[in-house]
Amino acid sequence: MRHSPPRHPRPQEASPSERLLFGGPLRHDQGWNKHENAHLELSLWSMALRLPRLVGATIRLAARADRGALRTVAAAELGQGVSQAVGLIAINHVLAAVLAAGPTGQRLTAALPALLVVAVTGVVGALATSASTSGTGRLEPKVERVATEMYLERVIHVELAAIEDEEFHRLLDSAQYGASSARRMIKYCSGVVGALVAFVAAAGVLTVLHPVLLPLLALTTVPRAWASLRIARARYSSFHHWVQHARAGRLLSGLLIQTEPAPEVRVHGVGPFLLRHFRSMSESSEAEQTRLSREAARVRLIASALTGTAVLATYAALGGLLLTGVMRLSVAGTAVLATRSGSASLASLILQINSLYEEACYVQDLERLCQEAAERAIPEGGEPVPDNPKEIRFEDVSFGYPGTAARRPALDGVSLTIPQGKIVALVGENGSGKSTLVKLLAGLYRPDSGRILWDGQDMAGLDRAGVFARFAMVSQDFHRWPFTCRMNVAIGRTDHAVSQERLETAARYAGADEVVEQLPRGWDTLLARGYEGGHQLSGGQWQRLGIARARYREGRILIVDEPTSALDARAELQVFDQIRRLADGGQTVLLITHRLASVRHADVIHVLEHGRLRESGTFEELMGPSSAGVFRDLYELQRGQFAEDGPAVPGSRDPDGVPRRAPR
Ligand SMILES: Nc1ncnc2c1ncn2[C@@H]1O[C@H](COP(=O)(O)OP(=O)(O)OP(=O)(O)O)[C@@H](O)[C@H]1O
Repeated sequence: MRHSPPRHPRPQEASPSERLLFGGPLRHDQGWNKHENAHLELSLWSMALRLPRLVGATIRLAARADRGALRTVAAAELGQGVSQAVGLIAINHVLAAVLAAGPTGQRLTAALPALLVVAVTGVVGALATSASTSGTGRLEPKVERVATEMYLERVIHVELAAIEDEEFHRLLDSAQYGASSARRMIKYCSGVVGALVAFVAAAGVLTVLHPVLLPLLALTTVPRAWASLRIARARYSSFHHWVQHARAGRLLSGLLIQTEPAPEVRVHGVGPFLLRHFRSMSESSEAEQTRLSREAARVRLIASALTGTAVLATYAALGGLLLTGVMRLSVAGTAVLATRSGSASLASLILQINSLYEEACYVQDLERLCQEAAERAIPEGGEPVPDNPKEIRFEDVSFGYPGTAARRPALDGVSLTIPQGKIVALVGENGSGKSTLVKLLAGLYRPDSGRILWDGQDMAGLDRAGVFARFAMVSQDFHRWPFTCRMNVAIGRTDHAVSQERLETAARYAGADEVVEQLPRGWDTLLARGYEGGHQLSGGQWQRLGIARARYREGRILIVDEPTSALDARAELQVFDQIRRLADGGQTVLLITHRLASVRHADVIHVLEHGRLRESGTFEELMGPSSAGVFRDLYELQRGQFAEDGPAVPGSRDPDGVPRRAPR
């Protein structure tokens, strides 16, 4: 594969890397714009309206995280601002005393008390600064943790369909950023308090000196405020536009260092290829960064020119007041000081508010995510779930995955029964809808139409947590947790303390006891490569642990999706034997497998094709001449792979109904 990416793709187009690896541009803003016209929310007015609420939310978050630290920070910031204000007023007195008429010694003596106040406010200010630094340091990480927990708590309860939804993921991306923004908001909030008090003090002094000075001071900061806001809005907008692209870039760099793709990265030479595309994707982001910083530089230059003009106007006004004798020289000195101090604190205030505003945009995303997660949460409560239902019935159930339903539903008008304490096999070709059916059965998705009835009760009204509790599941893609061997099995039931006895039983059941024996630290072996003492298992060994996990859970209904695909022949026999015994013990087993010989002992076999139920019956019934022949054809095809006379030709039979075989 030699697709060398261009060096400087235009930022608004899909780069060749995006097109080749991801099928199109990863930079859409329609998604998040759909959420309440997010661009409009960026207007100064709407943000000004929202800012107090978001600041309030952050302060509540901080109070939840550490009330004591919050009090310390608030008191320290207030102390710092007040000491600055008092200091400024004291300096005014010092200047007035020093510039007054009379002998120098007398003037200095008169200035002494005010000088003392300046010194004391300096010390108080320094102490308050250090208290604020230590309090903020204590508070910030806690706020981030509480904010992170807040969204994680909600996300773990959303429907599976939400987790698979691309829009929800995009929101999740920016909301994750929101947790660290909440942390930074604490710093900016405390900065705003300090700067605000200092500004009020300077403004008060200026107003007393001459009323025209305050509007002039405000004029000097308007261009800076405009520039900061404009830059922040551009940055936030760009962040959303590029958020998926950034995730994809991280994905590429992650693939180069993870253990799973490592063999292919080397043998297939994927490494240099991915690295090239990583570079190309990064260059696209860098181009966007360059564009943003150029725009920021331009806006700042305009702002500086306007500020300079406003400062000139202020000093010209001061000069005018002096020349016309409206203001005395000593007062003009204080005015210069107060203007400088006021303009500095106003600049700092604007900077802090601007940073607050920028971070608040992400905290707002965090709030939006929490709201969306609450709307898409698995409903709580409902009718109690039958403990051991006599039968579960699918009644004309159809379901299509979001975004694909228009093309063809994954399940189309399926009606079938799962009787209690029986082995029910689901068979059919790849993509026929078997896994989808069990996910609907377990309550992971909800039917688009039709009903799933538990002893006649519609599952839609049942308590979903109760439904989940009835199932144990070992799916095709069961998760390989990067924890110890013990936890990989015991994670099947986390609401109880780990029981060693139950672990041993589950391991024996799945043939995982042999796996555990061979591990260097037995049950305590860490099953994660790349960590100290980490160990890797073979596919079949993992599968045994997966089956042991489902057994450890002891759900009333066991779903096993391709349980033996990675097992050797002996282990496969053992697992099917155990599954049979489970059903003898009253547990309902739902078995999905492509090994058709192993469904011989199932009580009922349902055959799916393109999302539709084609036939149902026992093995003998489905193999008999009166069946539709879908299962029989599949079975003969598979058996023929081992037979001497070659595989059966699907759909082709001789006049006696015996499948014809392809010549070897
Ligand atoms: N999460 C998903 N999002 C969108 N489409 C999906 C999703 N999972 C499955 N599908 C689609 O639904 C259809 C049925 O898939 P399903 O996994 O149920 O088939 P299956 O019979 O279990 O296949 P296999 O034997 O290969 O495991 C397929 O066309 C598949 O592409």
